[in-house]
Amino acid sequence: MQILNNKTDAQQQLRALKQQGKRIAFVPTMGNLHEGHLTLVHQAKQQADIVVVSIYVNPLQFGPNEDYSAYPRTLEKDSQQLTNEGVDFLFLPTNETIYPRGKEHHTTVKVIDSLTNKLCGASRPGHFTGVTTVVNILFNIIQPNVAIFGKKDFQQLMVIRRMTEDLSLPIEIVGGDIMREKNGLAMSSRNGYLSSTEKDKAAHLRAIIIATQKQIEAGDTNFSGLIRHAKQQLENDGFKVDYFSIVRTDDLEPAIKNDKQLLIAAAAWLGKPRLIDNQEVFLK
Ligand SMILES: Nc1ncnc2c1ncn2[C@@H]1O[C@H](COP(=O)(O)OP(=O)(O)OP(=O)(O)O)[C@@H](O)[C@H]1O
Ligand SMILES: CC(C)(CO)[C@@H](O)C(=O)[O-]
Ligand code: BAL
Repeated sequence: MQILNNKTDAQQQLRALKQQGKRIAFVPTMGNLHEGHLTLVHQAKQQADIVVVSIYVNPLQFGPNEDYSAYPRTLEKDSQQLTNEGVDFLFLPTNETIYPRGKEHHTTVKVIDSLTNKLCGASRPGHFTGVTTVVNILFNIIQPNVAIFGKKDFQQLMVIRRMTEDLSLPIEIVGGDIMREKNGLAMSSRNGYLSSTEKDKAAHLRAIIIATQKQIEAGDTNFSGLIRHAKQQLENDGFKVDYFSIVRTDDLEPAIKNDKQLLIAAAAWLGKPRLIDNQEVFLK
């Protein structure tokens, strides 16, 4: 695996490969890699000749009271895992490479409010603009044919799809399934903030989402009642709920009776970390 530290090097090497007709798949990450990231890498390998992974903890997408400084940085271990997976290139930009004039003085890319102000966007103002800005910069440096994003961050995947469509970026966006621990907890770098007791409890988030899914599949359309019940259960389990929502998969608006393609999405703090998870529900 070759490490790419700077923009010019990355652009030159990858452009040359594209000119030879190679198809490039790109997996952007913030590092502290787990099986969730590695399945995205497997998907990338199936989609292309060359796989590029980036590790960059993007300051622009963190709020002032979030964990930018504490975010786990485990480059050596990550690099070893990616080498074992047969990744071709690891791009490791610095803040100066991404935001040469400083992040406060950088052009931003913002996807419409109706997609970015709700769910995670409501409690993390500016977060998605930070994500779309950095993803755009990374896309312009790497110029991949295809990029893979996890469905764990379902709203992020939708926002990136919309950006790609609205800006006519010639990049295919692929969603990767959520990888889970044995107890159902969605894998996440931030799970490392949990104690082992909290890890057991954290699995309740998934269990409550699944219970809600079963109710909906059984014909319950009292969505506000289901949401109230789920929030109550989470609070009883010691979570501090940010949101628990049942929305439509196409526009993330609250679901109403007769909607067929739904997403149950939730975010809740358990001790230090804010955990997110979701489940798509397709009705006949
Ligand atoms: N459990 C998972 N299954 C599938 N994809 C995942 C999973 N966790 C993260 N991803 C995806 O990996 C990519 C990089 O995510 P990131 O590096 O932020 O990892 P993370 O574990 O989600 O970290 P965080 O704790 O910050 O949420 C994103 O596209 C994200 O959706
Ligand atoms: C897509 C991403 C790498 C942009 O910083 C980040 O939001 C993430 O890890 O999901
Ligand atoms: N996985 C999304 C990155 C973030 O929480 O900032």
